[in-house]
Amino acid sequence: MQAATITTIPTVSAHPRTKPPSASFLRSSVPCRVSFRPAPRPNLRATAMAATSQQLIITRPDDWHLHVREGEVLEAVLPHSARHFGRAIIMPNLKPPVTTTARAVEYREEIMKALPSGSSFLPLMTLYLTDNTSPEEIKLARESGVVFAVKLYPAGATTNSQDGVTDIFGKCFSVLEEMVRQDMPLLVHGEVTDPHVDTFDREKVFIDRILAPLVQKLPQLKIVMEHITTMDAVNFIESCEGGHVAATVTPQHLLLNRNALFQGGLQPHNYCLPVLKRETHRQAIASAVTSGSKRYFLGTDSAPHDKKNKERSCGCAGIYSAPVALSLYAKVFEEAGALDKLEAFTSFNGPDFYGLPRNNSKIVLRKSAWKVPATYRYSSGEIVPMSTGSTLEWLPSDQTEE
Ligand SMILES: NC(=O)N[C@@H](CC(=O)O)C(=O)O
Repeated sequence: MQAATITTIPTVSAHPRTKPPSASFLRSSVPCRVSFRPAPRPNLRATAMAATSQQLIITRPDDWHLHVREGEVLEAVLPHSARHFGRAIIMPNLKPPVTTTARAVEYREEIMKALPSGSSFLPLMTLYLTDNTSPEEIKLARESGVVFAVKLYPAGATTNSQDGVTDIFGKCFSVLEEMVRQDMPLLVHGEVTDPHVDTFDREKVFIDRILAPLVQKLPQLKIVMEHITTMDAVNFIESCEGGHVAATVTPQHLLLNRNALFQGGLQPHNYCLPVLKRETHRQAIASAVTSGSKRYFLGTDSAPHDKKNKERSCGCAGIYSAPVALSLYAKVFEEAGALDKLEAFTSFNGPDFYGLPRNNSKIVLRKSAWKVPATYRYSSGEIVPMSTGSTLEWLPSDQTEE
């Protein structure tokens, strides 16, 4: 059934940062629709708390930065992403990492097998760049038709990055040149690992030392700066001309600042890399993303770790956001008075940058409170999601509407 295109929306939040809907939204020139009619029962495994009749119908989103791991964790987390997203760029930082096309093809098969029956979710595979990756491997990756990008982890920057790159200009330049020829995007974990650089400055220093020179040397290389965390990153992305440089943004870097790491005690479930930054940076990222710029798109960096590995001494970095990400992104856009720009961020800018078609199906986000489970259990443990135990609005439904 076709939902009516509505030319006004009700007040959807009493949050002090809420602005009235923008004039362009009132002209309803964008395909994102808000409608008013009785909401059917949500089929997400969540507790519906209060149904209202407001809903958003948007083109099915993709996740342009996702960790799904392997084995039983893969089986536990994949359905959460497959329920909401059409496709996802799958991160290659396994143990051992996915460094070859042959391994990426195998890993893709494992993911396809773990999908719930009937799911049309598509994993878009990536290669893990090392000092030893060859230009030939990039050709193989392109020919495979299943590898869509190459991931740069500076060695030692984050989870399972010990095999990453030690000298991008010295050791990887011929590979990067081949990537330009193959139109293969480079996905960048943008942090230096120099122990003399303050943890909170690692992104800015990476931009100055690596990213800006890289863009100068290879202006035709498509680059996605992943999970940006600073206004320095926003300024850099805005400064790049030619449409070859873009950024993904996570829900945590849009909603949390570094206080969230210490509120009421150490909060390991808010620890990810790059680490959360101060409030001014969060605000800069939120304004950039909700401005409607095409340079930013959805990448959750949903990174599941077992609860016991997050809560031990020397707990690991990574926030599990797959089940809550869409609700949280909608909250960010709603609070900015920019719900009309949500769909481009979630569903258009990513495929347009990668040169892939946009999804055909739709997803419904209902303005309906739902309680995030405290943990998601699986056979040998449990995973604590972002916003654990809290109540969120904008309940996504996998029901599609045409
Ligand atoms: N984001 C994280 O803190 N962790 C990610 C790796 C990464 O993307 O940096 C992980 O794989 O756990």
